[in-house]
Amino acid sequence: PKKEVADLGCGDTSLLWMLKFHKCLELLVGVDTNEEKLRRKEYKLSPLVGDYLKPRERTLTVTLYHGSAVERDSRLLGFDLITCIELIEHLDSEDLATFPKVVFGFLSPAMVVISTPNSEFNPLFPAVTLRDSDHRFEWNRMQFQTWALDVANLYNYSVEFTGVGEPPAGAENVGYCTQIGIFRKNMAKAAELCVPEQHGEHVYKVVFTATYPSLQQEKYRQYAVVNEVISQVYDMRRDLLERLKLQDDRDFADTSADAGTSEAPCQCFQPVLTRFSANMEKTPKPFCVGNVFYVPLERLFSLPKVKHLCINIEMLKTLIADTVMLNSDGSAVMVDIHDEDN
Ligand SMILES: C[S@@+](CC[C@H](N)C(=O)[O-])C[C@H]1O[C@@H](n2cnc3c(N)ncnc32)[C@H](O)[C@@H]1O
Ligand SMILES: [Mg+2]
Repeated sequence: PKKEVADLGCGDTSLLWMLKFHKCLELLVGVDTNEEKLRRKEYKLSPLVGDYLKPRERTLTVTLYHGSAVERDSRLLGFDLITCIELIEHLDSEDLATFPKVVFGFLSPAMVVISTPNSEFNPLFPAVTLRDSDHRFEWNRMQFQTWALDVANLYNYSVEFTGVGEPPAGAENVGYCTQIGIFRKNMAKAAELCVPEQHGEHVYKVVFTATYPSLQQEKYRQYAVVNEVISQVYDMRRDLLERLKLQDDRDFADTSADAGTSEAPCQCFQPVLTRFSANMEKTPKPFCVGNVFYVPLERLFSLPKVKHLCINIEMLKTLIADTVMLNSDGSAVMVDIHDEDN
């Protein structure tokens, strides 16, 4: 799975904001020459309450750099994906010549996505000049594809062309409003050419950085385990109490029908929790002694969510020991049978 993505010329960071919802990502980087633009919506990239309540599986770091796509910064080396959305047409000819050397030659990501206006679409707009006063050029499909194929050949990538913005009926021949090149590194050859990692070139300035909570961090893993254990224990206890109430009601009905023949209530209950898996059924069942309800750790560990968070029962015990009450040999969680508000 793709883990590290950098968006060059990220502007107000809306692409990064959308990408951060992808659970597989571990590092998201935005770079722009316009620092003010980077700062404008940085708050949207900070973790929210929900990110703490339901931490990600993998840690995600989001960093914004003030810098240029034609400067080399080793912190962006070897990413899985670099995107340049509506960037290249803002580069003057000198920067445009440097751009492939930096992005493909130096940073050398597994994949690059470049979008730029398709000038063939322009006659469909009311005013037929450049789309933005800062554009240095707008290419037709032939110009973009020629440039892209040259770059791909030079740096050992393959390239595929697509776009966004379908032309209206009758004008299909002009192609997409925005043309897109998707470059993929030829991995076999890249491995042969593999250069030792270059270090030390940190020319970009950090403008913003945030790390999202994740289950890889002990603290959040502990929260998640304790939450799951407590809610499961209370569910099991509720099931038991409901069964007891049913039993009571039945006993009461029996008693009134045929006074004196009902059995004495048992002291050790073995609730049948039908919604649990067969695996769980093999583990020791929750039980009650007096007013205390016990759930063996072995049973809790058989819950898929708990198993996913803990390597073994020892780890489960360590993570919950500070927060929940364990019996004397530490083999079961204990709660008061009637302590509803806890
Ligand atoms: C048309 S905007 C696109 C913004 C964003 N990618 C989007 O699609 O909404 C172009 C952006 O590229 C930035 N830019 C221009 N030259 C740059 C360079 N050499 N390096 C990095 N960013 C640059 C501009 O500041 C601007 O934010
Ligand atoms: Mg533009």
